[in-house]
Amino acid sequence: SPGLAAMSSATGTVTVQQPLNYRAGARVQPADGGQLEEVLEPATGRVLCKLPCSGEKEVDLAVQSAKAAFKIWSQMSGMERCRVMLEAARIIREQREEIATMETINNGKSIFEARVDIDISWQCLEYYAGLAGSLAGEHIQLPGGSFGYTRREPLGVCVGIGAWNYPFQIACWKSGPALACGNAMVFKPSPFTPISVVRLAEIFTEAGVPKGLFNVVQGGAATGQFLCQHPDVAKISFTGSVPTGIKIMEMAAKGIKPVTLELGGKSPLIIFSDADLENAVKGALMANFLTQGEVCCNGTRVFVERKILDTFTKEVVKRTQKIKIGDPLLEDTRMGALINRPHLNRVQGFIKQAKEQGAEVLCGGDLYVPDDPKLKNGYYMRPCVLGNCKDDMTCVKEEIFGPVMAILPFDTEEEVVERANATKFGLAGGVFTRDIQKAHRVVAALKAGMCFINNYNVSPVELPFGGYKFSGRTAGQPSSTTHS
Ligand SMILES: NC(=O)c1ccc[n+]([C@@H]2O[C@H](COP(=O)([O-])OP(=O)(O)OC[C@H]3O[C@@H](n4cnc5c(N)ncnc54)[C@H](O)[C@@H]3O)[C@@H](O)[C@H]2O)c1
Ligand SMILES: C[N+](C)(C)CCCC=O
Repeated sequence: SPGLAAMSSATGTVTVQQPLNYRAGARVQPADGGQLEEVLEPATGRVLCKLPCSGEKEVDLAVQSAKAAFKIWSQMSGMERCRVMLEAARIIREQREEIATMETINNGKSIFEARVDIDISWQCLEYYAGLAGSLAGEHIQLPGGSFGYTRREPLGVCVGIGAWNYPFQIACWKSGPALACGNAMVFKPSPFTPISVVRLAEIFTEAGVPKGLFNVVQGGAATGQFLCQHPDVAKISFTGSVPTGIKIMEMAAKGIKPVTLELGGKSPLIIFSDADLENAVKGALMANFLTQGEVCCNGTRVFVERKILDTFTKEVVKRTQKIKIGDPLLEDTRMGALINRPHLNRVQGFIKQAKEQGAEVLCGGDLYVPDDPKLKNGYYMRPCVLGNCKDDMTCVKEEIFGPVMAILPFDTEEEVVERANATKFGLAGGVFTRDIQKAHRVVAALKAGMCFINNYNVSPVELPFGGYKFSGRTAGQPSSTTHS
């Protein structure tokens, strides 16, 4: 598409012309609304386009479009759905570079990472396509030769609401399982990152889903509320912050709608003194600085056994200072720009408060101004490591959602497990040790949805992804652990 071709350009050159709503198999301008949001390129601070936010009428048109397509899609066999979804996965794979470029331009993360995001996206569609053909009910034998049976029935129109840190991937994580089970979807991305998900909608149409099966409405809180409150919506799947998650759950409760919440975190990463130090340092960087630290499951409370505190800290600081910051479309960039100025200011505010509360900035935390003149108005900062942290400091208790690691010493296993769990969140956790029994014992004791042993942020699509407590676990969902 012409929009996509324009996206294959360099940082600082793109503008988006095409409509970003998608309904009944085509890009459309919203039927109502009208409030305009500026969509930015974080790397330069340029305006990519002005986004019209959808009102109640447009939301209703999208839901009606999904309802009509649901009638066709829900009658198809699982194998038929599987074929279409595999074709969508194939097209994403084929267009990986263009989609990753689009994601980098709109989100600010490095192209190196965006490519991985797109790979996880097509893998997600492939995985759920594979399940579609084997979804089956049960046959139950009753007395006297009678029998009963259960059917797996799709819910209908599902709503997906996404955050801005993994725009394309979140849309695939939500649409993959929904479509495989025979549902239709209306998706609303974050108004900060509205661009790539429309490409996903086009790809679904190209792959052969009925027109209207996957629709996109654009806007912020008001548009999201219209969606959640719509009487024809059967389920809501939300990724975002805890405060918004609470509002979504309240709206879902009023409509007796099932809801899935993927919320924030402040996850512990525990480094025992017997860990492979080189691997543990690498793990701590992976756990804190991907996507400029704007990752829900990051291990931002790094508990280090006191015996190795100095050696570990020195090495982490040295490696953090070497992270290459800059134009996210350059091959060797490893940290791009944060999503926008208010968020960058918020992250800096946490660092200022950390210092006031007694933490020590061991490196970074200041604004970064790249030499390239076109990047001067981008939202860059140097990744930060905080020492001298205490459990009751704000920087240790609250999700910062930026490149800020807090280091906390500990002495015993019992103590660190208790401190790791002393949080309102429970999204993820990690352990680095050479003692395999200790590793499994500790991750079993962590109240967290996903645990990592001797690695971090490795989340293959085959494993469940979700949290405990305020991180928003879906009822009945098992926890997962990856190990290397
Ligand atoms: N657990 C996960 O899988 C996961 C993944 C990514 C991000 N997150 C979390 O997301 C947060 C950052 O994302 P964010 O700043 O976009 O979150 P946010 O809660 O501000 O917004 C998320 C989405 O909700 C919409 N929204 C806002 N108010 C709404 C309302 N009242 N009704 C309906 N929709 C509404 C927004 O427009 C956006 O699309 C962090 O807390 C992060 O941890 C979690
Ligand atoms: C596990 N990943 C791939 C890092 C994605 C996490 C999404 C949360 O913000």
